[in-house]
Amino acid sequence: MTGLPLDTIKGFSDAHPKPSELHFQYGTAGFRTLGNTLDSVIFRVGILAGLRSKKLDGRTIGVMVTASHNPEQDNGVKLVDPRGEMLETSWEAHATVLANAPTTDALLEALEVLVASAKIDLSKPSRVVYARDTRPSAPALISALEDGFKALGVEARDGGVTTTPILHYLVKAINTKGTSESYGEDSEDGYYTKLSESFKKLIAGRTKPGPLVIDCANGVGAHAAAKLAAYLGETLPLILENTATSTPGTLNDSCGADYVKTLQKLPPNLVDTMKPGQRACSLDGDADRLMYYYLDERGLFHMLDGDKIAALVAAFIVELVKLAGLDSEVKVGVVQTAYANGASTKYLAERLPVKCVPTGVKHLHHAAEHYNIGVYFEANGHGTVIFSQETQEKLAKYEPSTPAQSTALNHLINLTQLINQTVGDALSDMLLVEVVLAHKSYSGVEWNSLYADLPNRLVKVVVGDRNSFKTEDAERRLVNPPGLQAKIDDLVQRYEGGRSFVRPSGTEDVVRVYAEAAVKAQADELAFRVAGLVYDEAGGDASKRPKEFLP
Ligand SMILES: CC(=O)N[C@H]1[C@@H](OP(=O)(O)O)O[C@H](CO)[C@@H](O)[C@@H]1O
Ligand SMILES: [Mg+2]
Repeated sequence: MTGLPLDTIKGFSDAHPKPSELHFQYGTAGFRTLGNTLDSVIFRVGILAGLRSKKLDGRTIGVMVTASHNPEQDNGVKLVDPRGEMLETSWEAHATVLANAPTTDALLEALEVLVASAKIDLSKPSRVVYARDTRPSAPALISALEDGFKALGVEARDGGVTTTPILHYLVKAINTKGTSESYGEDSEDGYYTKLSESFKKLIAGRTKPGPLVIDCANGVGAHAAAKLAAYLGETLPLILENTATSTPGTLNDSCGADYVKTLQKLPPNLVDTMKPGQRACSLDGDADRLMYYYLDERGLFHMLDGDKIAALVAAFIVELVKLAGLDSEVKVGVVQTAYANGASTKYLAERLPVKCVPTGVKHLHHAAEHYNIGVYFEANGHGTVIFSQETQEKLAKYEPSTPAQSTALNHLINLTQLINQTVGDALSDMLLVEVVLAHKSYSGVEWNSLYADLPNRLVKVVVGDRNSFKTEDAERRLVNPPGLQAKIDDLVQRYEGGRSFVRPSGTEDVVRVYAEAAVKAQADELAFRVAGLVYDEAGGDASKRPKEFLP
């Protein structure tokens, strides 16, 4: 016996039975599936978050209920560790085990095993802060979560309806309160004040930017952007679009960052609002991804994705470090995944170290921690910049020898405040982009011309068992099924500027095929040919082979 309040947990658990036919998995995005199937999972996550806090001596853990850019009927839940980072990997497996215990008794047994094996001292306090996005399924799920807290006796703080990055901010702010590493006031007001004050300092004396259109994906970003606009006042005029957060069926529907990135076009309802030269951006459903775009003089759409943001921001930071006279001491590096456009990798690698890691924020974040200043972005617009603690201390102590060095140093210090270093944050990243554009006097045109994207195509293939696909070299090469990589290599070398890779998705039951080539039609052709190879290898029913998958 471990001392768990078994009777209390049992009482609550019986009200949150696990659907017998379903299997749940804590993946790269936490648990994520249809919202109306998640009641038992979320209840159990409430208990798990409490145990994680006890394990970490009562430090506050975050729980975010969201399904990000997924359709409105989906929902999900993610845990946030005390420094505002994703849950430690070894606990992902504990989450999966608890979520799949078939009965209350099996759950109690799994909890006892976890407490014993992870050596959790149940006498420690447990503290959790939780929040949710605007999905209609959220209130019911939140009450299941709160039952989990009650079952274990967790001290829980309700962060309300807010963005994922604000929840990460709160977790870190709570855990660093009163220390030398204080991350800011542990409130939404503290977050908006920190961002807006540092933004105002960074753009002081620059030409005032024209208004920026924000497509809020009809999600929680609409609330957050409206609040931010009030803190920013005249410094950055924001025009908010897609803010219908209480109209059923609108969330992420024909709008938002994922729509723009996937279809590489304007959300239809912005077509009439956007004028030539207008700069705009899209958030996703929980405001942790950002896509920029603009219309050129002829009214043509140009997308500025996560790779373009990384290029803009990394080059700017490298320049500031140099101007501050710190280039021999502070090393800046970039982390990308295989989905980064080849042209962005080339542009960045000519200027600073670039590392490629497997898909998923935790891989990017951890790799970025190896640099003094690590810039990471996924092509889909999720990313941030992290300054090591040592670097932040160095910046605070450094004595510049010229006024120019002093100015650059102050900009760097203000950037450490502007950037939400815990996780990708669409609003913080948006302000960061605006700062760089203001400093460089860039419009979308100059930014876009840093490099020209290689045409590319992403295709999904439904296969019998995606787990039979195994990769190496940061997911850029297949080791299983045997022989398939050699066939892909053979195809790729027939295309000018060709690059293609295949990997199983971590969030959907599909295999993804990515291809690039010098010309768009060739990128499409290469993607569909590789998809055809994948289908023939593992797809099953030949009559269902999609016809666009070329032979
Ligand atoms: C090609 C692509 O965009 N993949 C996304 C997607 O992962 P998959 O493992 O490819 O399903 O969702 C992840 C979580 O949001 C995100 O980190 C990642 O970039
Ligand atoms: Mg998201």
